[in-house]
Amino acid sequence: MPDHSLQHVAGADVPLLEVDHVVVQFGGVTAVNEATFVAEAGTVTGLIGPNGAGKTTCFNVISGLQKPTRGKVRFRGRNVTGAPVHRRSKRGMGRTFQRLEAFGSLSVRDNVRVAYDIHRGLAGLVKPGAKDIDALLERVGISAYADERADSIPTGTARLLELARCLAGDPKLLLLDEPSSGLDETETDDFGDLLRDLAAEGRGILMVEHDMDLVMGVCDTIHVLDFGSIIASGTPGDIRRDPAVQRAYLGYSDDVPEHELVGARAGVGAGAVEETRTDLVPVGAASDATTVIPAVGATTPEDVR
Ligand SMILES: Nc1ncnc2c1ncn2[C@@H]1O[C@H](COP(=O)(O)OP(=O)(O)OP(=O)(O)O)[C@@H](O)[C@H]1O
Repeated sequence: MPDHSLQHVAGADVPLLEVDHVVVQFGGVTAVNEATFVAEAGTVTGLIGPNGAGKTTCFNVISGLQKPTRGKVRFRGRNVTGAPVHRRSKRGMGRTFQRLEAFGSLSVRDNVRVAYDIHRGLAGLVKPGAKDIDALLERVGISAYADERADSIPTGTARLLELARCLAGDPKLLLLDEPSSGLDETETDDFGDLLRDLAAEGRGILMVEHDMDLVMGVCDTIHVLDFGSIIASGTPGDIRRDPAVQRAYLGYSDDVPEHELVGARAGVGAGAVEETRTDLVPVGAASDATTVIPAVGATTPEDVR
């Protein structure tokens, strides 16, 4: 069994974010079950798992939208489990959502201006200059859309606008919920480079993401949730090789005969699994390179907001 105890980076006193034995129950459903993991400053951390595994619920607990049934969340060494969203935000936590939150009737530039105002300029103390806003648009790669209405831009661009709005708050921790959906391959590559740059500045990034190429390519550490529990934590290489992860994602494991597992979780024939042996493809997630394996009993839950 892998060790899921809280790990500290050498030299750092406390991790940027600690999720400590968090449990979330919705009536009879245990959405998160004793989840314990950390996200460190200066690194990109992935939180992955099949549909309904509890990723969004975890994000909601971390950002303050969902009170946990048990357990603690510590951010920059302080227990924030009971703190409201705005206090976590003031302390340096920023989040983007699966559902886009920009003001549709405003231009892309004005959306970023409003985000700056909310985060920094409400008291009139700090006003962002046009240069700051344009630099941010440039940084996330959406300058060409600066004067477009936010409701007229492509979905992938709108996700990058969400990221720009989040960065306007200069967060120490970025929580990104499926940030690459809607991006094409080149945009996804550029986005991965941007994540690495943001981490190199010392920010921590925790991302829920279904694009396994992106996750495996940019994450320093990956935590895998399945049925609410963390079943593996480690580097991309560790995660790829982990038999429990292979079982959760693919319905097979190298150390267990395929015929015992394939039908149990994935509900597909061994031939289809054979095509995906070397790649992790989340159940229910589309990929043009591999067979999509539907999860037995998978749900498409609404975010808790
Ligand atoms: N408000 C709620 N009431 C009851 N059950 C819920 C609620 N929110 C989530 N759940 C259940 O909790 C479990 C975890 O859901 P969650 O949305 O966190 O998973 P997820 O990993 O984010 O899934 P996806 O990848 O599909 O977004 C699911 O079984 C879901 O049906």
